[in-house]
Amino acid sequence: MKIKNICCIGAGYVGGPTMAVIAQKCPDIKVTVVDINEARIAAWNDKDLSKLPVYEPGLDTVVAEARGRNLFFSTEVDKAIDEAEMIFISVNTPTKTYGKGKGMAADLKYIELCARQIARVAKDDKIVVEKSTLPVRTASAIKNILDNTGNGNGIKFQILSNPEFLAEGTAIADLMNPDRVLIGGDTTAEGEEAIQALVDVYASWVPQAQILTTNIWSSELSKLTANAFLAQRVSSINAMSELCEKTGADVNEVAKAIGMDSRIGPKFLKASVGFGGSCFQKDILNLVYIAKTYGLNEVADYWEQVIMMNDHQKRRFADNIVSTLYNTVSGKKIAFLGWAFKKDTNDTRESAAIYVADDLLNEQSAVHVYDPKVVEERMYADLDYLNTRASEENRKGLKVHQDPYEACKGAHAIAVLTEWDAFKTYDWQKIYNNMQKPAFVFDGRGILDKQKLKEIGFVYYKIGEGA
Ligand SMILES: NC(=O)C1=CN([C@@H]2O[C@H](COP(=O)(O)OP(=O)(O)OC[C@H]3O[C@@H](n4cnc5c(N)ncnc54)[C@H](O)[C@@H]3O)[C@@H](O)[C@H]2O)C=CC1
Ligand SMILES: O=C(O)[C@H]1O[C@H](OP(=O)(O)OP(=O)(O)OC[C@H]2O[C@@H](n3ccc(=O)[nH]c3=O)[C@H](O)[C@@H]2O)[C@H](O)[C@@H](O)[C@@H]1O
Repeated sequence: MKIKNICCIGAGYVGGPTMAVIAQKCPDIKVTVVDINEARIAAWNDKDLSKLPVYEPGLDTVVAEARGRNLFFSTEVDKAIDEAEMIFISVNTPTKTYGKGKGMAADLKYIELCARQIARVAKDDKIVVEKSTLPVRTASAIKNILDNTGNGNGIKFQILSNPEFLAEGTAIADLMNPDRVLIGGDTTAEGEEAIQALVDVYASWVPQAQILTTNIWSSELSKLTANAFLAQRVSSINAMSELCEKTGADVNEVAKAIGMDSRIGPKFLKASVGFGGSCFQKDILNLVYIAKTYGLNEVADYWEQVIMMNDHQKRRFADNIVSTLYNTVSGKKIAFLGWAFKKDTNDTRESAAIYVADDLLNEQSAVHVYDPKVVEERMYADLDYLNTRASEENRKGLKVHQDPYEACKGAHAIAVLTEWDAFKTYDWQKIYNNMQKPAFVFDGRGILDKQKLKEIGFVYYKIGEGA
């Protein structure tokens, strides 16, 4: 079966870039990305490409090429579902904040709403693709809804699992040249036909050897497993960073030494102030919840430690600032360089910066933030979401700057929370001249030139390096 019309429900960080690349690489397929969020769709349609709702290097070029040709962004969800032979579900699957599984399980209400909408609208057979990250065995729930709430006139649905492995900040490069594309489906003849239809879409630019097909449960579980393993590596190196600080070892040297072992490998061994992002924590909590549901308490406890280590890393970074600044930061200005959860993205979900700021505001510090891509309102929304103090208090305690030098002016300390490349090339002498003395830098990403900063006169603390 040759696919001519694709619909994607959810125009977020995954739906937008993923569909833009499919549209660019498959000019014969009409790709319509739909969302109920009108402002988001308007931003995707904005003539000014700097206004796209997702910042990703290279995304603007891809959108410029395909938009209006075979890539469309729309709020007409029913129409797009009706027209498509293949429908991707790429809606959010956050951690539940209420009821059974609160704080652990994935909230599947948006997924279920999509399934019901597809069932209601579909007039012919559809292939439904799970692009969102989902608990293992969700496909059977989706199938159940599709088969039982539809028009009842013999329409057949095939469910595929096609988890997305892109990382933010490198989404376009990851999509253009993926390590693998994973497609899970039923092992029936119809299932295999659906799998082949999706394989053919990706085969337009991904080598066949990198397109992996599996049964549907393996595919669903592989996504949670991949994120758990990646996050575990960060927590492992962060655990060692604390030991390095106590013993005089340097975590970057340790990472290099172990990473040269080909069995361990060099990637994802950068110690940090803690991992953030919308998925690592949510997906591990989901994994923990699933394991508990099956009574696998040791499995659950094992993975939960990854989160506990990460929480500890964020907290100890803030604690270290307070204890180094003579046990009080009350009334002191602390400048944050970075708010995004990693460089090259405007996404702040679960960013370590939010938690460090929250801790410092509890200590009555004045936090002044500069981030090249994150807007002021986002930062306040992130803090308000924690519910630690009133919104007005957050606005009083945290100030946002458009200029990094202004953010650092008069500060007692600077904390580097995101590894934006530009931070490395700042005029650090100028920054030093305008700060309170002693001038402290707490480099939570280990990106600055220690030698140079020390020569200028900074008291420099780097994550994972003993004093
Ligand atoms: N952000 C990332 O880097 C990655 C995310 N994922 C997974 O992909 C999924 C989506 O993540 P993001 O794109 O980051 O989320 P997002 O929150 O940026 O986007 C989701 C979009 O879905 C829309 N939506 C929700 N319900 C809808 C409905 N019934 N009809 C139409 N639109 C609806 C929302 O308005 C929102 O714009 C999640 O399951 C996530 O775990 C997977 C890999 C990478
Ligand atoms: O499911 C998802 O959402 C995605 O989650 C991660 O991607 P992402 O969160 O966008 O970014 P990462 O590069 O994985 O970084 C996650 C966090 O870990 C931190 N990190 C990463 C690597 C490292 O060595 N050290 C470290 O502290 C980053 O700064 C960031 O805060 C995975 O890398 C993707 O494969 C996956 O598709």
